[in-house]
Amino acid sequence: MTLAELLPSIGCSTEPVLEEGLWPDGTHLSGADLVIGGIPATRLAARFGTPCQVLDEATVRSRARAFAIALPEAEVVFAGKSLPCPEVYRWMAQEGLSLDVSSAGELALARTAGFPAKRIVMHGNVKTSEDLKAALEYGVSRIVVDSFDEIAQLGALATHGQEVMIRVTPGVDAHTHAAIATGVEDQKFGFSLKTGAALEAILRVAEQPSLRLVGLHCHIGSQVRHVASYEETVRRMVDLIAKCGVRIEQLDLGGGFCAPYLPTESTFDLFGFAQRVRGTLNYECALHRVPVPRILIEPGRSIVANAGVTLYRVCAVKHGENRTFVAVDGGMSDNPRPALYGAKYAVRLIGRGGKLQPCTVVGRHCEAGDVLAEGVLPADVHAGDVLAMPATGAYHHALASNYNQVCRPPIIAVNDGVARPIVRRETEEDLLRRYL
Ligand SMILES: Cc1ncc(COP(=O)(O)O)c(C=O)c1O
Ligand SMILES: N[C@@H](CCCC[NH3+])C(=O)O
Repeated sequence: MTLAELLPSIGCSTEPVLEEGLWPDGTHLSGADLVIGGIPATRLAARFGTPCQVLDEATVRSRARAFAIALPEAEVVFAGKSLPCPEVYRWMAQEGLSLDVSSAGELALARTAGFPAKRIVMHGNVKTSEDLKAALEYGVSRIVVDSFDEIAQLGALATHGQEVMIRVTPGVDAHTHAAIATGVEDQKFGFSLKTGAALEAILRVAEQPSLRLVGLHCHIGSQVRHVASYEETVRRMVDLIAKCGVRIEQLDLGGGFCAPYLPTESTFDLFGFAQRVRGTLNYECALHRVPVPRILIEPGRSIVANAGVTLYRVCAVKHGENRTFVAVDGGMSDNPRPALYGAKYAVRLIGRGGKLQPCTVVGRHCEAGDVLAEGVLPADVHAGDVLAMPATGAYHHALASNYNQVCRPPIIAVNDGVARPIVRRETEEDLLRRYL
């Protein structure tokens, strides 16, 4: 296969143009440099070091706003796990979004951000008593219960009228990676519709005088591409609402809206989603003669993924039997997604051009599976070059580890020509602090 044939097949362009949809809004080329948030990426790498995650504030805000505009009748709840960071939570609060947290730790970040408790939802298939106590103490508005054990435990801990939702497993296949498909039967999340556990949970909550059932919740998975999966979910959830005979004020459809990682992938059809889900909900509620509940949605990835770009420095280049390996100063400790889900990323060299050749970008960790991307880079790529990888705003900082005792990168917010760290680079002192 010639290079010209190979490039389109791996989603790469031979043209010196930016791949559409992958980069933060307004990102453009200036010569061989990439300008993000009004600042050349080579300058960001020189000033803040590498690896470094750049986050474009305007892109985050505009994606958050797009949800509010598409679904003005809904409560839009940012999935805090996708980018746990007090400053990002503040942006969400300013944009009028609510926030979901799934642990006392995420709640602590929300408290630091001053996020209003009445706009916080807590969920998670395991909430320890510490998680529940922290939620009650801060007064989070709704807790999404996920097991019979939790209903009993929360019932005993809560004192008066704690609002709860019940997490339902609707049995919908969202056609996503198995590790992030959470709507199908026979798994750890939620109460199954099929087995009758969901109906039983509604009765159990009603038996707890300290709890008040306000809604049903579901989340069919992440990186979901098809609106039809949500429509089917709505049908099943409204059927449950009709069967349970209890007034359900809120219906939380979760998050999961896909984001593009490769030039061949498209963005989620948000306005199509709004129209079709609204239509299905109204139709099904009329059919079953139940009041239309208020919709909640919980986008995470679709708000932050394409606002993030990771900058790496090339440390070594090796020519294998069939491949050229370009080894960088990060890897699976800042991006475990390729190893976890076979996730694919685009990559480009910034600061200079050159004749392109296929390369395998690998990390610095002690695993052969620490591969970040298959891409095309100038044939003379060498140590010291800077690479930029788009679509790294969601579940990167969140999933980062200290594997090989590598310090985690900072997050640098950029906005209109101004750059400022909102998460600082981890240091060896940070690492050593935990050891006794
Ligand atoms: C309950 C719940 N809500 C929302 C989300 C956010 O999902 P995404 O980032 O795919 O929008 C998740 C993660 O998949 C989740 O578990
Ligand atoms: N960690 C997953 C998403 C999980 C969504 C949370 N329920 C990813 O990076 O794709």
